[in-house]
Amino acid sequence: MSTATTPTAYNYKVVRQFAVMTVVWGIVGMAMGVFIASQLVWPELNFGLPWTTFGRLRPLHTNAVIFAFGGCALFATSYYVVQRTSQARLVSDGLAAFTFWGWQAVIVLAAVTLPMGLTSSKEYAELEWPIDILIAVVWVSYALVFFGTIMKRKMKHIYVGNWFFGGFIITVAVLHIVNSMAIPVSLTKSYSLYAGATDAMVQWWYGHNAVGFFLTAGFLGMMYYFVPKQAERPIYSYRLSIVHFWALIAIYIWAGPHHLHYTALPDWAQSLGMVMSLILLAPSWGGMINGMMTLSGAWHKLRTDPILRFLVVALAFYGMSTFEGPMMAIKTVNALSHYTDWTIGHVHAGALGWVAMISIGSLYHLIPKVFGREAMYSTALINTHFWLATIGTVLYIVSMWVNGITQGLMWRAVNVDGTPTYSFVEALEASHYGFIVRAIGGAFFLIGMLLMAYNVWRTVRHSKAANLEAAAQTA
Ligand code: HEM
Ligand code: HEM
Ligand SMILES: [Cu+2]
Repeated sequence: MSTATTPTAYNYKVVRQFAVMTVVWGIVGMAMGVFIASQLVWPELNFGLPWTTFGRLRPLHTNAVIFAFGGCALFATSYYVVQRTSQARLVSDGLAAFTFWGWQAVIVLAAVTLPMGLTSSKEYAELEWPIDILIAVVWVSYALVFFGTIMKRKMKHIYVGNWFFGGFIITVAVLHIVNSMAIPVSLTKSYSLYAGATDAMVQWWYGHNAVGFFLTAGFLGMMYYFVPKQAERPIYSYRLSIVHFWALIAIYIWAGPHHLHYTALPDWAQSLGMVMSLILLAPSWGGMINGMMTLSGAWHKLRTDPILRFLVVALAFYGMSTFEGPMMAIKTVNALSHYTDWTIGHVHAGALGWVAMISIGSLYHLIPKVFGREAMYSTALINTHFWLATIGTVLYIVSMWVNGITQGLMWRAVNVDGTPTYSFVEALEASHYGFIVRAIGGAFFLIGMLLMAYNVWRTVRHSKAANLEAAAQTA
C-alpha cells in the first residue's frame, strides 16, 4: 500500500502544489508590478490598447500578488502547520485538492477578466459575481478542511499559529460574502447592494480588514510557527501570543474608516477609525516583539542563516508599517498623505517587507521538508535573494516617501490670492525620479524571486516518490 494513503501520513501533496504556485504567482504578480511601475515612468508602455493600460493592469497586479501569491502562501503554510501541530492528516484529501484547483481557477479567471475591463469597481474585490461565488465555495471548503483537521487533532492543545490561521479564514469568509453582495444584471455585470456612503463604508470595512486578516493575521500564523522553528527556540511568551491574538482581532475590525477621512462618512465614524488605529499599534508591536524576542540567545544564527534573516527582517518591516499606519490614520497627517505615493510606499512596506519576506522565509524552510530533501540546494543563493529583497524594498519605500511628501506639499501650496501654486502636472513631473527608483527597487525584488525559483527547482528536481512518502510520515 502506498504511504500516500496511509492514515498516519500527512497530506503534503497539496502543500507542495500550493508552495510551488506561490513562487510562480509571486513572479507573475511582481513582474506585473514592475511593468505597471515602468508604465508610470514610460507611458508609451500602455501600448494604446485597452487591455494593456495601467488602469486595467493595476488591479491585475494587486489581485495576483495578494490573492494568488499571498493566498497560495497562506494555503501552503496553513495546511502544513495545521497538520504538524495537530499530528493529524488533513481531514479530506478530496476537499483539499478542490481548494487547490478551485483557487487556481479563480486566479486564471481574474487574469482573463480584469484586462477585459470586467470589474465590480470595488478595490481588492474587483472580480465579478460568478467568480465571487466560486471564491465563497472554495473558501468554505478551506474552512472545512482546516477546522476539520483541528477537530481530529491528537493533542488537547491548539497551537497559537492555528488561532491566527483560523481567525483569518473565518473573518475573510465574512468580509468577502458581505462586501460582495450585489444584484447581477448579466453574467459579467452587477451592482452593489449598498449605496452612497454606506457602500463606501462596507467597501473599506472589507478593504481594511482584508489587510488586517488576509495580509496580517494569516501571515502572523506563519510567523508563530516558522520563526520558533527556524530559530530552534520556543516562542518568547505564549501568554503574550494569546493577548496579541484577541487584542488584534478585537481592534482591527473598527479601524476601516481611516480610509475615508474627510469624506461624506459621518465625522464620529472617522474619529472612531482614527482612535482605533492608534490603539492598534499596541497589539501589532506586541506581536512583533514576541517574534523578535524569540531570537534571544539565537541572534548569532542570523550571521549564518539567511532564512532566519528573511523572517526577522519581515518582522522589522511589520513593526515599521504598523507604526506608519497609525500615524497616517491621524486626520491631520492623512490630510497630507492621502492620494499621494506615501500610501503606496506604506502598502509596499507591508506587502514586500512583511508579507512577501515572511512567506519567502517560511517557504525556504518548508520546501525541502515537504519534498523530502535535506535543505535548499543553495544557501548562497538564499543569501543573495535576501539582499536583493531587502535593498529592493528599501528603494521602493524611500522613493515613495520622497514622492508622497513632495506631492502632498505641492498640492496644498497656495499663492496669496488662494490659487494653487503648482498644477497637477508639475507635481507629476516632480515624481518622475521617484518612479524610476521604485521601478528599479521592484526589479531587484523580482530578480530575487527568479533566483528563488531556480533554487527551488534545483532542490526538488531529484525528489523521488520514495522521498516524498518518507517526508510525509507523521512519526
Ligand atoms: C516587484 C514588486 C512590486 C512592484 C514593483 C509593485 C508595484 C506597484 C505599483 C506600480 C502599484 C501602483 C501604484 C500607483 O497606483 O501609483 C502597486 C500597487 C499595489 N501593490 Fe504592488 N508592487 C510590487 C509587489 C507587491 C506585493 C508583493 C504586494 C502584496 C503582497 C503588492 C500590493 C499592492 C497593492 C495592495 C497595491 C495598491 C495600493 C493602493 O491602492 O493604495 N505589491 N504596486
Ligand atoms: C496598525 C496597523 C496599520 C494601520 C493603522 C494602517 C493604517 C493605514 C492608513 C491610515 C492608510 C491610508 C488610508 C488612506 O489615506 O487612504 C493605509 C493604507 C493601506 N494600508 Fe495600512 N495600516 C496598517 C498596517 C498595514 C499593513 C501591515 C499592511 C500590509 C500588509 C497595510 C496595507 C495597506 C494598504 C494595502 C493600504 C492602501 C489601501 C488603499 O488601496 O487605499 N497596512 N493603512
Ligand atoms: Cu486600513
